[in-house]
Amino acid sequence: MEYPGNLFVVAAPSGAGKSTLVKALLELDAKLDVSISHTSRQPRGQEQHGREYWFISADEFNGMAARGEFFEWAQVHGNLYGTSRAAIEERMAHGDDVVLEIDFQGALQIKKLFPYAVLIFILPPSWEELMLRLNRRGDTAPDVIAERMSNAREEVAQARHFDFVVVNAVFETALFDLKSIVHAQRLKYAAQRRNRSAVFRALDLP
Ligand SMILES: Nc1nc2c(ncn2[C@@H]2O[C@H](COP(=O)(O)OP(=O)(O)O)[C@@H](O)[C@H]2O)c(=O)[nH]1
Ligand SMILES: Nc1ncnc2c1ncn2[C@@H]1O[C@H](COP(=O)(O)OP(=O)(O)O)[C@@H](O)[C@H]1O
Repeated sequence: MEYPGNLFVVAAPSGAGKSTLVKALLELDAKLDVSISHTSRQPRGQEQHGREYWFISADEFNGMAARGEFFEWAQVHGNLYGTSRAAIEERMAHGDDVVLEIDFQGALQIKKLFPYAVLIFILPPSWEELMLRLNRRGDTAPDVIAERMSNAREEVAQARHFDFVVVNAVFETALFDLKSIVHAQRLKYAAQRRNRSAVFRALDLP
């Protein structure tokens, strides 16, 4: 499938800082929009239905999956998560750039459907720091943290299938790296189309 916009996929082990980085990236980049996934997990902390996720029951989720309403879906840490066609199809058809914050299984499914998607893996600087961040976030129970830390080993091993790896040690540096990847992809895409006005738009030139 091919749409005129760019598609960025960001994955990371839980607690690496993916949501915080993507939120900061969106604030800096008016041309980028994040996809809101559906999940069967319960809302956490300050999360709101329709803002962080569409929170639905496992039955509703399975119904949507059976009707083919997802581009991709996966079971992660015991819950179901998926990117609905409705969430991104219209925006991509308009040529807008979209970022998906999903796990590695979903990222690999998206790459099969959209080979031009740019896959970015966020790494924590160390296992110790990952554990500290999960604890510091303060909204995740100890048994859930333990499960996420044990799944993190398998997830990090998948980084080799991604186009880019960003280490989130110093936040501002990681954010700059992400911005650079988005910027470079826009220039590459514009150059491929040999489209002068697209190159100027990517450079933010008048
Ligand atoms: N495949 C897939 N994974 C998703 C989707 N939405 C979120 N995830 C992933 O599910 C995992 C758990 O997310 P979440 O429950 O928000 O916990 P967090 O990673 O600790 O913030 C993360 O790896 C997310 O990237 C989706 O639509 N599809
Ligand atoms: N570079 C960083 N240095 C220190 N703390 C960070 C950094 N990046 C993110 N954090 C913090 O780590 C915690 C986990 O970040 P979050 O974005 O929720 O992770 P994820 O979405 O990958 O599960 C949050 O409390 C966040 O503020």
